[in-house]
Amino acid sequence: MSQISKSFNGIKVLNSVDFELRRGEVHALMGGNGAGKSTLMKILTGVYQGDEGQIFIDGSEVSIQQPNDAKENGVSMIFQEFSLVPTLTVAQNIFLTREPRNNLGFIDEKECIRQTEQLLNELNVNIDRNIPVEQLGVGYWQMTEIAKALSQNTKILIMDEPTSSLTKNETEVLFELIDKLKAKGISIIYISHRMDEIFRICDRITILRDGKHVMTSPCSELTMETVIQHIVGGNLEHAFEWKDRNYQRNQEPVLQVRNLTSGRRVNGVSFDLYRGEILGIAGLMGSGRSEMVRAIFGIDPIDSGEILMNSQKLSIKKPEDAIKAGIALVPEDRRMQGLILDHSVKDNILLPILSNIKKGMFIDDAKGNQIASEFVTRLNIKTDNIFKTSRLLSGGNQQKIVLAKWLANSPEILILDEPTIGVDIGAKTEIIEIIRSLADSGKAIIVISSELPELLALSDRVIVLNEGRVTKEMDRKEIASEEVLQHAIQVV
Ligand SMILES: Nc1ncnc2c1ncn2[C@@H]1O[C@H](COP(=O)(O)OP(=O)(O)OP(=O)(O)O)[C@@H](O)[C@H]1O
Repeated sequence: MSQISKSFNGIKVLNSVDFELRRGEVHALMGGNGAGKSTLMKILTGVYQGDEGQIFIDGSEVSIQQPNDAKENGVSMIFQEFSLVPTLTVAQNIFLTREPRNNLGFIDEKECIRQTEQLLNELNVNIDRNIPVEQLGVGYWQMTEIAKALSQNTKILIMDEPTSSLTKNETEVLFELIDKLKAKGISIIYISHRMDEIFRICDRITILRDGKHVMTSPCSELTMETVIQHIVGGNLEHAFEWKDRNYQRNQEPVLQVRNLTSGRRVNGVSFDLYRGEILGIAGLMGSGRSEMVRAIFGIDPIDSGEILMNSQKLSIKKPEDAIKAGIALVPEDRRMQGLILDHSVKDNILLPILSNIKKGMFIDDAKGNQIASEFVTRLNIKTDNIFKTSRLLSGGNQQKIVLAKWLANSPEILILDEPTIGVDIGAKTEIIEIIRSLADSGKAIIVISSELPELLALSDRVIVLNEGRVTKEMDRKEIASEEVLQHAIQVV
């Protein structure tokens, strides 16, 4: 891609960007939230057209005006939100709308299954091809998407944060699959904010910042520090550094969870949470972490056990009950749940705190603007102004708005499920700082995170969940390294 520029409403989001991809390489496309990564990829996949610039594939200039042109040129993208039909089988999904037909024009199911077998065997992937994909884990959904892309003669495969909903094992399987794709000569553009993954599987890195190409280099010639410096455009101070916080754990706990059981995944969880404390919840995917907080917040029904707040028993039957009691949950799938996309950045941030910024009967607009602007600055939300429609912001910036909204509200107990998924490295450290300062002001905070460095940077205490039970509790001071926590998570 050569000298690609793109503006929206007169604002340049890509400025003469060059991007080069070699055959059979895995090329990381990195940059802060709103740097222009998705826009560049949307131009390559025909969703948008660039205002300026050229695209060459195998040395010849191509015209990609619409998604079909990209497909014809062998370009496919695997989205974070998978596009499979849950009730169809793997084979049916792979050939959906392109089913092989027999002489009479009917769908040739056998041929469809034969070609699927061949594809999956080539990839050395073991999936049950005959059951609906909804019965398969997320990792298999992704494999199906990849197989689907390959069935369309893909030469260039774009993966956008492909591991964000995968377990550790599924991630390993994906990485093996990526190796096989490379060996077949397929080129991969890999978008991720997870530094360790990039260094593990990528050959080269290209970094964009504010719509400009900053650098392209082989991974082997870069350190994580240099990459971070290029992404944020300077030094990042105190990245992921844990500081011992002073808080009193000798008083009554603010929250007591006793033998909580809910659905199949939560089997008798007990723990206490103290005012001013940040409690980290660790555990593998499927350990019941998210389900536990969903039950506390009244999304899933509680089968047995009890929850006490300030020593009073709570009856939580729906989220409103939890909110009334002073509990807030920022869910993991907040992109779907947390944002009114057609409202402005400002409206979204202020929604939960409107009653706090009233002046007589009216909303104090100046104060509202000030609070919204403050969060936009603190979390470095990339937007032209606070009045911009949230839909038009990049994915990571939308995530930041949802976080800002709950951080501004600051309830007595704040539960954050994977607070920094999809958020860039600069904002991650800022979010950690904000969570810490909320705890310093006396709030009690529960954080679920699969990213252990983040969990360790935040937590005063960590509990490990396994099969819906607490299997270990550790003071942060006792956790000497990431490996110690990793070990605790994996040992039953
Ligand atoms: N349709 C649009 N209208 C107006 N502005 C847009 C539109 N699409 C993207 N933008 C703006 O372009 C900039 C780049 O967004 P883009 O989605 O490419 O970022 P990104 O690097 O993929 O970020 P993230 O890591 O958060 O996914 C953002 O400031 C965004 O608000």
